[in-house]
Amino acid sequence: MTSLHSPTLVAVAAILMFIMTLMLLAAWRMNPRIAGLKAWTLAFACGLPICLNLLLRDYAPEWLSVVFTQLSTFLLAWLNLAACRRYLNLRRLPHSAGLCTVAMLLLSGLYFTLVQPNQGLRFLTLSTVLGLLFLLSARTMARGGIAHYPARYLYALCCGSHGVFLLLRPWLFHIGNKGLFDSAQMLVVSHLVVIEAIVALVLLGFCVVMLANEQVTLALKQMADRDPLTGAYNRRAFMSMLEKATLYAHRLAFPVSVLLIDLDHFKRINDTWGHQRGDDALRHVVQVAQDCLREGDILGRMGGEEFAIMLPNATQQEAEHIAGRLRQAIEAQPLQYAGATLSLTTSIGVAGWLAPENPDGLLHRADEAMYQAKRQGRNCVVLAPQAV
Ligand SMILES: Nc1nc2c(ncn2[C@@H]2O[C@H](COP(=O)(O)OP(=O)(O)OP(=O)(O)O)[C@@H](O)[C@H]2O)c(=O)[nH]1
Repeated sequence: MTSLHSPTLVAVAAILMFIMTLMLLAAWRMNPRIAGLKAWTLAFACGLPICLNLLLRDYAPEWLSVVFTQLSTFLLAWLNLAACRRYLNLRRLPHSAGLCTVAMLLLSGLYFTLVQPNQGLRFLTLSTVLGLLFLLSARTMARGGIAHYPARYLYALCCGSHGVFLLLRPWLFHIGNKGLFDSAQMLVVSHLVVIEAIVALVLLGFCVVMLANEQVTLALKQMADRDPLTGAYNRRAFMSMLEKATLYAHRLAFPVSVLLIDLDHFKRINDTWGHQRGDDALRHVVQVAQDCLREGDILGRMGGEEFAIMLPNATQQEAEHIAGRLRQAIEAQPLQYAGATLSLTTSIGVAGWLAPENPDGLLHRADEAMYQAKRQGRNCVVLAPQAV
C-alpha cells in the first residue's frame, strides 16, 4: 500500500464523491417527497470540497486549510444526522447546537494551529466530534424493526462502523507517532484512513438509495392494501389475510373469529351533517375500534359504512365479548363537531371459523348475523349459528 500515490487516491475519492452526489441528486429529484434526501445530497456534496482541500492544502496557508477541513467535514456529518432525523420525521436539530459545535471546532482548530500548534489534538477533537455525530446517526436510524425496515439497519451499521473508526483513528496515529510505526507504515495508515472514508461514504450513498427505495415500496404497499379514507385495510387485503389466517388455523388448530360491523342509519348522518362529517364519522369509528383491539387483530373496510375485524386466536365466545366492548365504546364516544354531538351506533355480527369453511363462507355467516342485528332493532351484537 506504500506504493499508492496519495494525490491520486484523493483524486479518486473526489471523483467518487462527485458521482455519489449526482446519484443522490437524481434520487432526490425523482422522489422529492422523501424527507431527508435533500439533506443527504448536500451532505455528500460536502465530500468534494473536502477532497479538493486535501489536494490543495500545500498551496494554501495552514490555518485556512484547517478552517476549511473543520467546516466541510462537520457539515457533512451534521447534514447526515439532520437527514436521518428528517427521514424519520423526528424533530429538527436545534441550529444552536450546530452553531456551538462548529464554533468550538473552529476555535480549537485555530488554537492548535496558530497559538499552540498541536496536530494530534486538533485531529483528536475533529475525529471525536465526527465519530459521535456518525454514531448518533446510526442510533437514530436503527428503529422500527429490522424485519420491516432492513435498509435502515444496514444504514445504521455502515454509519456506526464509520463512527467507531473515526473515534479510533487518532489513537492509530498516536501509536504511530510514539515510534511504533516507521514512516512507511505511517503512510499506509494515512492511506487506510482515506480508503476507509471512501468505502464508508460509497456504502452510505448506496444505503441512502436503498432507504429511498424502501420508502417508495412501503408507500406503494400502503396504497395497495389500505383504504385511503380511514387507513383500515381494504377488502382485498383483508380477505387475503383472512385466507392466510384460516389456513394456519386449519393446520395448527387454533380458533379465528370475524366481526362484521355496520354503522346504523349512516345515511341520516350524511343527509343531516353532510358527506364530509360522514367521512369524519367513518374515521372516528376506525380510531375507536383500533383502540379496542389487540396487536394482531386486523381491521378492514369492506365498503361504504361496513367494516370487518379478524380476531386470530379468539373463539366465537371471546369474539362476542370483544364485539360487545366495541359496540359500547362506539356508543359511548360520539363524534364531537362544532359544539354538536353526532351519536353513532353499530350493529355487529359475530362468526367463529368452522373448519374447513372458506373465508367467504365465514364472512357470509358474520354478514347474516349482522343483518339479524339490524332486524332486532340495531345497536346490538348477534352471534352466527355454530353449524354451517
Ligand atoms: N360520508 C360517506 N358516506 C358513505 C361512504 N360510503 C358509503 N356512504 C354512505 O353510507 C350510507 C349507507 O346507507 P344505507 O346502506 O342506507 O344504510 P344506513 O343508512 O346506515 O342504514 P342501516 O345500515 O340500515 O342502519 C349511504 O348514504 C352511502 O352514501 C363514504 O365513504 N363516506
